[in-house]
Amino acid sequence: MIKKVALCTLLYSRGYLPGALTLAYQLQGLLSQTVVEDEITICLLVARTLFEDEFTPQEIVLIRSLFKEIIIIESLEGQAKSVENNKANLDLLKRPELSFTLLKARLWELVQFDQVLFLDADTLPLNKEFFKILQLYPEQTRFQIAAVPDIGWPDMFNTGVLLLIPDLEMAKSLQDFLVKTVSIDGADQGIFNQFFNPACNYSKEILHKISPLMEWIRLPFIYNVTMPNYGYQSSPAMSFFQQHINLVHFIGTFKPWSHSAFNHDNYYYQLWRDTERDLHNEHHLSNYFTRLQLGNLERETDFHHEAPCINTLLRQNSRENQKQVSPDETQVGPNAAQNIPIQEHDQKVTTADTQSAFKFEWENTDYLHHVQRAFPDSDI
Ligand SMILES: O=c1ccn([C@@H]2O[C@H](COP(=O)(O)OP(=O)(O)O[C@H]3O[C@H](CO)[C@@H](O)[C@H](O)[C@H]3O)[C@@H](O)[C@H]2O)c(=O)[nH]1
Ligand SMILES: [Mn+2]
Repeated sequence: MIKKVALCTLLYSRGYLPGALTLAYQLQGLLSQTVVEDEITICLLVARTLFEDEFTPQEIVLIRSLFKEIIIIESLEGQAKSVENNKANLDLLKRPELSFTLLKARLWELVQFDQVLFLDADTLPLNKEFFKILQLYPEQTRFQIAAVPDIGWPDMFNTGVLLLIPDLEMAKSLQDFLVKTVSIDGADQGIFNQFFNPACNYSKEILHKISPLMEWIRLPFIYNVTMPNYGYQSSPAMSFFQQHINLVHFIGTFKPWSHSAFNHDNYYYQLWRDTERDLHNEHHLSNYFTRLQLGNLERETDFHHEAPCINTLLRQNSRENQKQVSPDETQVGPNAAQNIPIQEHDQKVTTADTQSAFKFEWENTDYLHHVQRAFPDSDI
């Protein structure tokens, strides 16, 4: 039977946009080289406030060209309380920005798909063998989550690569659970382990009310090789298994797109940057986007001589113009069961002012015209 599979990532802050775009670009490329039995949809789960208030129309056009479905998500019920309860543990991790990863609990609401493969925005699948992950557990049930052991505590799983079966009852149980429970790490990884993984679950009677069948299916490490991990990378296992690694995951504060990552001359960081460069080149966007460094506005200071025009463009294209952009979207929120497609509107929102902001080779041309040429398949 052909399954409907969503390949999903999550975005709730613009700083991770380079990751999400590069991931989607890489997935598109790998899918084009392989025959996958399942019907695959590359999806972006994006927080409503981020999508509606922060992205420029240009960024939205780019997102739409790389993701087949944009699924706008609302905060979870009781989310503010969970974030507050989890604050102390998240402080231990020194990653306050991760509190909203709890939004991954919305993945179980995607019942229009038979299966969801979730990938963090900081992951990079490396080859078409990666898609074998979809065939590993054909009998997976809604009570099971498939994931790779976490290198920091291998009796727990890492939540950067997750295979799950969407189900509204499970979504509700998980969301109720996370409001009532303090997460081990203050974020999704802790709480998902507490929910699915018997090793973390000292109150089994609570979970057994949901189902005694709750289970973590342990996936091979080659589907989520986390780095940096110098201990492991320098180990003989790394060279032994290197040819078989199907996905790398850049955990921690320094991402391949962040400034300081430039100091990591690790092969995989370089590979990520090469992939991002290919994305820009293939879409004829390098002049504009390498300077903009999508989602990473602080880097504009690096391009002092050209940044001001980008700044102007961004300012001019910000809030009011974005209101005119209404992309294909499926809502996931309190009414997840009735997914409401929102009507598409004309997205030609450039104004005389915004055009004049371009100082590159496109000086006298219409930006969206370029983007349309760059993405002939996109239906802008
Ligand atoms: O400001 C942010 C931070 C995170 N994300 C999204 O959430 C994911 C998780 O954050 P990330 O920085 O990738 O976390 P990791 O460094 O990978 O940390 C670990 O711990 C996190 C919290 O439990 C888990 O979500 C991760 O899967 C796990 O690998 C990202 O990839 C993005 O998809 C955002 O959109 N904006
Ligand atoms: Mn991650």
